[in-house]
Amino acid sequence: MEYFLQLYNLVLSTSVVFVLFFLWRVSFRCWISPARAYQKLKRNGFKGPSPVFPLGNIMDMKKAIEEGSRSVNSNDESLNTITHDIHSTVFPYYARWQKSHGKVFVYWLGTEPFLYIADPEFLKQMSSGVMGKSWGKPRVFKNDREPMFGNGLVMTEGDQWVHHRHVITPAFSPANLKGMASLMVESANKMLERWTALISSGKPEIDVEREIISTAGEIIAKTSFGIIHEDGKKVLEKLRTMQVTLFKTNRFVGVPFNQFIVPKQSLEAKRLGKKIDNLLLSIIDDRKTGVVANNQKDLLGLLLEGNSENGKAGKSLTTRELVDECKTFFFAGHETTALALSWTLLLLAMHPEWQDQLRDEIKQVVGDKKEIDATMLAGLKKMGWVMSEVLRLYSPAPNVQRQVLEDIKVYDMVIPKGTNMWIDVVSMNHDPSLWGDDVNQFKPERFKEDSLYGGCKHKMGFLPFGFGGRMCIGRNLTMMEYRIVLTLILSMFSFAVSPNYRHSPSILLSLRPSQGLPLIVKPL
Ligand code: HEM
Repeated sequence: MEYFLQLYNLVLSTSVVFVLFFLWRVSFRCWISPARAYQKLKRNGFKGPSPVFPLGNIMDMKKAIEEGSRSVNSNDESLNTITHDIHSTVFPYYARWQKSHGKVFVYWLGTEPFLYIADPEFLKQMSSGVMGKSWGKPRVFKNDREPMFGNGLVMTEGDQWVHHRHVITPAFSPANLKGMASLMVESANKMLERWTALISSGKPEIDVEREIISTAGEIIAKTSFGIIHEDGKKVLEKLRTMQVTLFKTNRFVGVPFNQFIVPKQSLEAKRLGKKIDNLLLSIIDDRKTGVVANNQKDLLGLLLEGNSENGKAGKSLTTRELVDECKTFFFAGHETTALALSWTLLLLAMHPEWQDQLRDEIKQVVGDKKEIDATMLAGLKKMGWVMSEVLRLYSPAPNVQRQVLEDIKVYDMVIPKGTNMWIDVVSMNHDPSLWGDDVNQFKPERFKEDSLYGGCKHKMGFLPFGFGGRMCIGRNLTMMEYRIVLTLILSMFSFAVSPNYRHSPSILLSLRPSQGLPLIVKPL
């Protein structure tokens, strides 16, 4: 009897210790740690909207979005007018907070402090001297997007990031990319054949965003891990489903235990993540064991080749790391490129004179050739200006996110270690003090004299691919895909804005036309 009593007391006291420890962890994470960070930022002179713990400013953000969409719905006319002045539509809360707190302030996603930056000089002062490996990535996004990116290049930090970047960079060399041009031509032609069939069947209105997203998904899956493989197709389908599932769960990013707020979607994303991992593992295993010859010049093939050459020199990636990189290429690479192309088609539909100019340039540089030689693409200068102007007005990556891993001094303030940074690319791209009064007009010629910065008054004011050592690794792949797909489209079709188009750019990780992008397409 005494034995059972002792056992009972032991179980009881262990449970009490466990519960107390759990409560301490919860209150530390939800209140003590954020309150300390809040005081530290305040002491250093950073102001911003007042947070309500543990939600931070999330409810203010939701309210601003709801008010924005109510005013759009009550004024349906605004959907019919196409204005490029989009900052206050896509980021209504930042536009509002900028009015009271300026271009640098602190706001809170749940219990995570974010330093908002839309001032390129502040960014320059803050980032000069910080090496690529010294930047972190916000922990909240790492957790939330784990099924998408795993520990791939977008999310790695420190020495691990150096290692991955070092191993992956050669795969994106111009010589390797050239070998992928034919894969891009093949997928783009398939899409254009579909368009021709639709038009012949009396349906000239085409939702080009949907079409291009699916083509770009196919291209990135081919160029990353070879969709030709049957498993490749399954991976592509599941990756797409996961993206949709995940973005339903992202509504309470930063709030502790947010996975329990939307448990169904969180579990579904995890389940899909596991399935994708297994499919990619089998693709990699088949190539490693020779079941499928590793002679495909896709990114995975190049990394495996590098692995067998450099394995002993410690320059290889493990199978697990290869899986994460394949997923990363897909998620970082397909929607961004597709949206750059989709917004381009909208802007060209609004500016037929630029369609003509680009067609003339294509005739001169590429001629009437059916096969596109990648070496010619650099000659498409005007197309390069158009791309930069589209990335300025409708940047598919609307922000750059980093985390400060050590205290950083800027002017007389200290940004404490652990602070997340949210660099508002859309705001800087639409700032008249950086671009002039014509900031919201489509003027590709601004990149004629200054091909890198388009005359922006500050070198850190135009960051379509990020900055410093962590700049986008896929930018040359994107530029090649953009030029190939646009060349093929412009060589076959002209297009105009459909009367059914509703202009409603919004953010779903990327900046996208939330009601699709129907254009009226005509064969030339
Ligand atoms: C229009 C197309 C694209 C845009 C606008 C874009 C934009 C960006 C931006 C803003 C960053 C963050 C950079 C920073 O933190 O400073 C980034 C990083 C990255 N991008 Fe892209 N990207 C595009 C296409 C691609 C493609 C096609 C791929 C791969 C196939 C890719 C792979 C990556 C990777 C792996 C990183 C992380 C790099 C690192 O942290 O070292 N991106 N991209």
